[in-house]
Amino acid sequence: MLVGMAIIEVNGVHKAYAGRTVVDGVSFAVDEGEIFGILGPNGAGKTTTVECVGGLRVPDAGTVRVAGLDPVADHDRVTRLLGAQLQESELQPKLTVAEALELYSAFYPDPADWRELAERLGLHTAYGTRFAKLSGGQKQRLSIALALVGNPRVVVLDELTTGLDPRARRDTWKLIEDVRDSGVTVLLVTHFMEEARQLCDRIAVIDKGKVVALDTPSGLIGRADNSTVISFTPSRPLADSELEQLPGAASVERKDDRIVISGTDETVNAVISLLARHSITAHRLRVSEATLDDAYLDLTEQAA
Ligand SMILES: Nc1ncnc2c1ncn2[C@@H]1O[C@H](COP(=O)(O)OP(=O)(O)OP(=O)(O)O)[C@@H](O)[C@H]1O
Repeated sequence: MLVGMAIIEVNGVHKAYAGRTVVDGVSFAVDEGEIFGILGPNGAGKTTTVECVGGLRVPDAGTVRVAGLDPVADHDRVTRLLGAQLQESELQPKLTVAEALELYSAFYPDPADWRELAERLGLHTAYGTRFAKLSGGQKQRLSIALALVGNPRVVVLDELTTGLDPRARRDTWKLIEDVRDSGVTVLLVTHFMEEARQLCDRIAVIDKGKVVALDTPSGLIGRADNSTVISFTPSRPLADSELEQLPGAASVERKDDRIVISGTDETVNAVISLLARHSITAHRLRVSEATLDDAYLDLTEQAA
């Protein structure tokens, strides 16, 4: 293992509420400069995990380090280098956008220029608007701005684009990529498969308090049992039995005159040589990759 690369280290973290375990031995390490995603079903323990990273919760067991510091014992120092998105309820309804940005930037020794940040986030037209009067998208963007205003080295974003329309979601993704490109490490909790695929360098899939997979988006897709789908219409009949024996073939289905095989890359090659051996032509041959959705369902089902 490369020492000194990880800016966030979570090691064997456990957390129970009223005797019920919600985080059950979670470990992962986030490298400096990456966008690291935490993906999982409702109630999987994602928020609790990132709250332990931010020092908002104390693990019952295990350790958390952010830039080598303990978020609980070194709370002040961690707060200065870690920006976290606020929950909506944490802002005063009467505070205006400009007041909130100015107030929060005053908490930090070396804050970002909040006007520049607000402009990048499209908030400059709402400086005088009170928090309570902001639209859902504006509130979301303000919470991102407040997470970034202290010039953090690490930013924790939980359900970043929930409630945003598709356009605002894409704009936010672009912003997060810019943030990462400026050298900030991003820890991102998300429900959206597309968001995870687009943004994350690596993803930890958490289910029932445990990490069930940790990989790049394409690594997760490739790991699913039936990551490749091959379909074609054969020029002459082919027996299912022959197809089912192919290496990696997980299932063979017929849809009218088409054959649909789920398998792996190896299955694709085997199908092609089988067809060649029998001098069968494949009409409209299609090979498609499973999606992150498929991989995710596969992984969380395996865990269950
Ligand atoms: N303060 C608390 N007291 C008691 N139970 C809690 C508390 N906070 C969270 N829980 C419970 O712990 C479990 C894990 O919650 P957590 O918010 O960490 O999951 P999550 O993966 O972020 O879920 P979601 O995607 O729904 O936000 C849930 O069943 C939740 O109801």
